[in-house]
Amino acid sequence: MSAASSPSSSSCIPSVPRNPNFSFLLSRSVLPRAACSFPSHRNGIRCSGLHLEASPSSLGSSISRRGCVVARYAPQPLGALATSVAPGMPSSTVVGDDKIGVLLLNLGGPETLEDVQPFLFNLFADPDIIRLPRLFRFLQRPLAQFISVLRAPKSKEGYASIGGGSPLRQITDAQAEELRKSLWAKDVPAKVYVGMRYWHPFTEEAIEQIKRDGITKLVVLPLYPQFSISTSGSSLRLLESIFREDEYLVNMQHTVIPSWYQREGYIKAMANLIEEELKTFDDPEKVVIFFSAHGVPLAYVEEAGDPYKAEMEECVDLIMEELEKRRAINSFTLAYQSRVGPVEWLKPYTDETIIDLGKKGVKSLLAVPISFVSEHIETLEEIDVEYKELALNSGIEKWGRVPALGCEPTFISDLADAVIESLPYVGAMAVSNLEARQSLVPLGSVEELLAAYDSQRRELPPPVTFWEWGWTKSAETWNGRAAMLAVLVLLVLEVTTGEGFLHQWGVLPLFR
Ligand SMILES: C=CC1=C(C)c2cc3[nH]c(cc4nc(cc5[nH]c(cc1n2)c(C)c5CCC(=O)O)C(CCC(=O)O)=C4C)c(C)c3C=C
Ligand SMILES: [Fe+2]
Repeated sequence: MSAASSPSSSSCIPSVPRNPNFSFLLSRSVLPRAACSFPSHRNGIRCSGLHLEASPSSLGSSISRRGCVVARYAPQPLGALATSVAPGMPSSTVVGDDKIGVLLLNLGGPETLEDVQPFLFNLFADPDIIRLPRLFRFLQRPLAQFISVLRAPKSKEGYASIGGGSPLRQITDAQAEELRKSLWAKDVPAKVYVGMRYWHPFTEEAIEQIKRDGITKLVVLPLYPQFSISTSGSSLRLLESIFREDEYLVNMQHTVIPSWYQREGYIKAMANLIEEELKTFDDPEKVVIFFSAHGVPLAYVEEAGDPYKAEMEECVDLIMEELEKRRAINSFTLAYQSRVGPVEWLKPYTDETIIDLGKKGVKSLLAVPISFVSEHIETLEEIDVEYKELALNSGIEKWGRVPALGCEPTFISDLADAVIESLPYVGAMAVSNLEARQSLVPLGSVEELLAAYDSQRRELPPPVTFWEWGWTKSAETWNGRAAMLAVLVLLVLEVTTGEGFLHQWGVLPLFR
């Protein structure tokens, strides 16, 4: 069951009052980092090394095929709400009168072309997407308005080309229903809710439904296999702020499954889809498997400690190992797509890698979207249209694309298992003892984990810019930065004086 949509078509998420005392605790994302980072560029040569396959529900660390210790973690409770027990000691299993709920967290997408600008506003108003310097934080919403208005025409074109809106809500609702059925089939009578970060049904709407239904134990499951500050982190941070303000929720036990890319069922489901698609090629063994992940600005990983890149690389390794077991020994590569703005994002970039592979004489390429489990604009437009065209123009002769997981049965069943495995930990994982925390990576409350890697809330270069011009990358970067500074000054003047070009265009005031 997904949360009912709000009748309002308002352009921003319902505001959640914030307690300034919690600003530190609300900072940043939730996750443990891999204890070592992998080489950033994959050249398609199969890698070897130590590997200890992680059991899906294992706690603690394990050794990856590259011989690195990679953090493994158990589901986490949102800190403020958790009870303190000894590490690794689950509370009693969930029985009796408990009403179990599962909250699926996802990004959300505009359902019509009219939704595009307000959807973009919500996205850019998120401090986990654009982190402004402290001094300028009050400009977050005007800036979001400004960027969303400027970006909307380009985005609308994209959404128009895939049928006039994002399929994300429909697919996520279908996943929620299949997950519910799978849980019931496994004797766990749970209700499943959908809470989106930037569009309907908003997380706040899902929470209202959870309260109306009297849920007593909640499993929070972001639908992103790998953790990033900009996705699961942002959704969990919002959730934590909602929980803190609500008496009912403060007393509701819950746990969080922060990422699940290493789960056997997920890995097998991905391998199934790749295997199927390889069969459509004349010479399957000659196909280069091209994993394309959504990018994040490099600073998220290098400065804020986002575990996204390490998790992504580990995930690709696990999928390739599974394929190897099935005797598919293809070359593979991982690249990052969908960058926005002038700052550096995770490399290698998908477009540049496609061109390189073409130059190296690769003739068959199979694209695998890896960071998201539903079809969306970046699979249906960016991969299927733009990258396919680029590949064919770069000398690739045969192009294929693996579908997103959607409601693939192995995958859904594995999500249900993940939920069931997490139930004993509902409300049972807050550990304040540092030593204990180190033994089982990463026990501890959300705020402890947040503090562990992003306590200083470093300012990050904004990942988006308003426009780009110039002849070189560096010129574009500096033009972008200068433009941003200029616009910030203008915005400050506009907001303080109530006059200026945005008022003339009707962009401001924002809150009519
Ligand atoms: C794991 C997936 C994703 C990460 C990481 C991510 C980071 C990220 N995204 C933007 C900017 C935009 N994202 C947009 C759409 C969009 N993003 C994801 C996933 C991740 N984003 C999805 C699934 C979608 C599509 C939703 C849908 O409508 O189906 C958009 C809007 C589309 C566009 O105009 O291109 C923007 C903008 C940033 C800046 C960022 C990291 C900081
Ligand atoms: Fe995105």
